[in-house]
Amino acid sequence: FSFSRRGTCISNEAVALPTQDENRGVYMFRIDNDYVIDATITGGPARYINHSCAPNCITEVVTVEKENKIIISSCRRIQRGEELCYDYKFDLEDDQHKIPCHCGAVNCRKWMN
Ligand SMILES: C[S@@+](CC[C@H](N)C(=O)[O-])C[C@H]1O[C@@H](n2cnc3c(N)ncnc32)[C@H](O)[C@@H]1O
Repeated sequence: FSFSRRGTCISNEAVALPTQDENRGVYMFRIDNDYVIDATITGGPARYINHSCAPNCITEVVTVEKENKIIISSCRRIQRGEELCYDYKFDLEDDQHKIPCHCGAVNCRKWMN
């Protein structure tokens, strides 16, 4: 069992999809430079977890018997009915490629990237 911190969600920009006016859902998660898990067609309910600038969950990638797995765990107490969210940690982009963030957190960075 090996464990290391890696993994981020993949932004629309990273897959050359929409602009900020056309923010279509992307269901990909980058494990590392060479490996992406694509949940566009199928996957568990976790693929619907949204980004937040004040997340209540964190993601980690672990390798179990040579297979990469994404682990999502809470990083603070979560109230009943509260939406689960984590920080997608998108790479920063210049102004014309920004994706607006709608997480609604008090400390929202206003952009997802
Ligand atoms: C993994 S999907 C999350 C589920 C998606 N919201 C849905 O309804 O199917 C990721 C996509 O959701 C949208 N999204 C997630 N968090 C967001 C946020 N805080 N602000 C704006 N769009 C967000 C973006 O389009 C992103 O590419």
